[in-house]
Amino acid sequence: MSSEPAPHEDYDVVVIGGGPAGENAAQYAIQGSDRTAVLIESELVGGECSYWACMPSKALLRPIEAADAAHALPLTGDVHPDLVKTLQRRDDFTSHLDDSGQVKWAEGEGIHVLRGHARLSGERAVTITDAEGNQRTVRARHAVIVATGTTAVVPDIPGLRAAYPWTSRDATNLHEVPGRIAILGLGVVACEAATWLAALGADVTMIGRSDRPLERVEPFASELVLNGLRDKGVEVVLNASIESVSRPDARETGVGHVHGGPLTITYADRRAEVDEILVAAGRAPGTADLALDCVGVSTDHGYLRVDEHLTVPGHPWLYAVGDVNGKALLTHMGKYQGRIAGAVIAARASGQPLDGDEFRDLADDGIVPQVVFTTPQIAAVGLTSAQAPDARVVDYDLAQVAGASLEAEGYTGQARLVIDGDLIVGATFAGPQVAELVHAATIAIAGRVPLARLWHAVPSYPTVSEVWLRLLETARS
Ligand SMILES: Cc1cc2nc3c(=O)[nH]c(=O)nc-3n(C[C@H](O)[C@H](O)[C@H](O)COP(=O)(O)OP(=O)(O)OC[C@H]3O[C@@H](n4cnc5c(N)ncnc54)[C@H](O)[C@@H]3O)c2cc1C
Ligand SMILES: NC(=O)c1ccc[n+]([C@@H]2O[C@H](COP(=O)([O-])OP(=O)(O)OC[C@H]3O[C@@H](n4cnc5c(N)ncnc54)[C@H](O)[C@@H]3O)[C@@H](O)[C@H]2O)c1
Repeated sequence: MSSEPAPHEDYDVVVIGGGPAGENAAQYAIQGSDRTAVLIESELVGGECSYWACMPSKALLRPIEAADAAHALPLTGDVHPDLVKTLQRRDDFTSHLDDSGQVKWAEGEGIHVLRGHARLSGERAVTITDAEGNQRTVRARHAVIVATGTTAVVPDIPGLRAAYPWTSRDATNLHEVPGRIAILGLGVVACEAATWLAALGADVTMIGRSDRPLERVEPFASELVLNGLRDKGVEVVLNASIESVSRPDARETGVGHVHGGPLTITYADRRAEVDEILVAAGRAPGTADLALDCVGVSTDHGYLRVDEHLTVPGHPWLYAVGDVNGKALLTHMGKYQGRIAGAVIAARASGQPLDGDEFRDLADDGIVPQVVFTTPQIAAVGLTSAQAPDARVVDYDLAQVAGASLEAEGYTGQARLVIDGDLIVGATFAGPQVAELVHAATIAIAGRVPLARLWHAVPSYPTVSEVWLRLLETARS
């Protein structure tokens, strides 16, 4: 560590964490003004999403989806994802783990980028330690924004950590396909990763303690995903936990490489040998190493809770956006929160009152959309029928929609609206290529559009969107 006295620098806005949420917050807090901002990043500007999460996973899944679509149509020739080209495509989408493009963007927006690990060192003060151990402290005139995201949880299972298991970073940045892989978990990461690993040739066994995959979505959607996984040859073991792991030859071979010799795992009174294990058991917030207690904020290493202005209660200069506040672990929601926090900071800095919806996080309260890129896709927004037990449920078989039947022979899918009075409060679509259907539902919920008015939103024929007409007809009957 350097023995030089730490230089102090002042900025209007100091952002810890250069993922999508931090980038957006910095941009919106200073744009159109002479305010200054610094973005402090310990790894790559762009965050988990750009290099290890959304972008690589979707780059891997798209060729698989396209091949599935081709197989469901009267085409000739053997269409299948090419492993080498698919991995090259993934690397192109992650810019080969080079963040110079994102740094250039930030600098173009007037955001200064500093490399290193940041932690609070007092009110409005952040101390950064760089890779060489040198420290410097920056001070914020208006706001410190925490946008440190999450990391993968590795549960405390005997032998698991010592086995150097794969986490989502290895699965998205794979350089070799394990022959046999066990996946711990049945959530979103597990289901998407199982989809690409199986399609790229791995023998996949998923083991999770819930009674269905994607336990937070509507049960019919879980069932379609379960069938899709099993159709692809994935073994799915429900209601089970991995009890122990043993890997005599565990080695740190690098991200995306098989981490040593075979493992023996025990679960549900069974014992199996696999070549790798992927842990997809949820995320832990990046608050453990921030020294938040030095300003009187206690998280017990949990999420950093915020109010509707994304401000930490009792600390009007401290904000938290993105995964780290635990509201919704999704890139688009973190970016939305970044936009709101940025607007709040800009208003407070110029003495404006916060009286307008642009300064409030409204969407996290029941208007969160998500697309899961499994086979089939699941696209949902708002409340599920379980979350709104008094609401009316309207279902429609997507295969009965002309536009959907044209998409693929044997199209299978379902749509559901959850309706409270004359308003939609939730929607779920499950089927091939349903991702783009969900935004119409998001608009209907956010805009509080009554069903009688939606009747005049006429979907084009023959598109999959015609399911909206069928759902409204069913709701009227
Ligand atoms: C495999 C996978 C696939 C996913 N796919 C999707 C998807 O398709 N769509 C979707 O919406 N979401 C997806 N997600 C979720 C998405 O990746 C996150 O919601 C998103 O990355 C959160 O953004 P963030 O800016 O809050 O945090 P992050 O992207 O995690 O960025 C936080 C940044 O802070 C930095 N940092 C942390 N601590 C410090 C510190 N003390 N000092 C300096 N820097 C620090 C980190 O290095 C990191 O760059 C996926 C997640 C995973 C794991
Ligand atoms: N397409 C997308 O939008 C997308 C894709 C990937 C990830 N994400 C986001 O990333 C977040 C993290 O995803 P995730 O899949 O890691 O978490 P998750 O919370 O969705 O799922 C975790 C799974 O692990 C299981 N589990 C946990 N501990 C276990 C144990 N000891 N034994 C057996 N099973 C255990 C849980 O029951 C659950 O099935 C999600 O909240 C999601 O929002 C989004």
